[in-house]
Amino acid sequence: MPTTAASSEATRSDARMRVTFANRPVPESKTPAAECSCPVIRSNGFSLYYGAKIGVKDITMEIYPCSVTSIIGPSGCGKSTFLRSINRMNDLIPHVRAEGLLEVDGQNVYDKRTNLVNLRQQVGMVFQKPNPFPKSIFDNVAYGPRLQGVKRKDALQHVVEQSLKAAAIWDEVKDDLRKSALALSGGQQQRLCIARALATRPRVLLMDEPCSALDPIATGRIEDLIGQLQSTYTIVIVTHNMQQAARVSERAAFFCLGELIEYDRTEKIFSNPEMKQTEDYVTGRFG
Ligand SMILES: Nc1ncnc2c1ncn2[C@@H]1O[C@H](COP(=O)(O)OP(=O)(O)OP(=O)(O)O)[C@@H](O)[C@H]1O
Repeated sequence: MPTTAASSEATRSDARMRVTFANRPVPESKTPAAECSCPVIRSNGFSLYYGAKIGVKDITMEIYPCSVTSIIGPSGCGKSTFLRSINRMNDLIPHVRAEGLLEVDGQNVYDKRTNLVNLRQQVGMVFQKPNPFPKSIFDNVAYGPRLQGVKRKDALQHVVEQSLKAAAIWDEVKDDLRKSALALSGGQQQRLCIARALATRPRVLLMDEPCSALDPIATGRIEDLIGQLQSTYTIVIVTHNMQQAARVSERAAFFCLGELIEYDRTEKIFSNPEMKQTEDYVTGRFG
């Protein structure tokens, strides 16, 4: 049934009621003029196939520095596939094939010469379930810098402290750095995993439903942390939680059936989307 202007407006009002925005000012760098600066991530006609099956199809979008971009959409629409394409985590799956262009800082991620270790240090990732190594807190965070060749004890100590501070967990663990990371709570483990990702000084931080295994208090701490990190890092977050997308991201991309349907300011996506599919999703009519 076609949507009338009145019903469409009513639906939009519903959307406004369902998703409230954090009352935080839009930083200077998020103004449209600033968005003319070079994107950190640029995808142009990018597709990824699992054998004959499409993961994502013909994705064209640009993600700007020092911002949070959320990827939303129904289950199986390709959110994780696109996120994991950015640092080639999908390479671990047999018969994966990429087409089109996907660049990070002007470098073609799928170029044959791409060094995957360097790429993953530049593009860090945090997963749904916290996955610390069965090592001490210190060794978890020092892992990446050691791989990068940092050997001096004072240098390692410095980077571990800075990373734990940046991940807002230093005060809780500073007297216990030799304790096993597995002894931390789930929320602390997730912040430790963020510290581990930050320790290699990445440009981009990918987060795949980073709060889905956490309680509301731990979730709030991760969301606060995302707010603090966005002034330094380019963050892309996959979330099923639309309130969360509204709270943490300036821009939101709505995916459906492997395609990018709409990409805009988060506020616009939730309050006045261009596409009916987006509107149906954000108002809870499907998905
Ligand atoms: N390893 C795989 N092998 C084959 N097909 C896969 C694989 N991983 C994902 N797919 C398919 O690719 C499509 C996109 O999946 P993806 O996991 O990216 O979706 P999603 O939006 O992240 O889903 P969810 O919200 O449920 O996590 C789906 O059709 C899925 O079945």
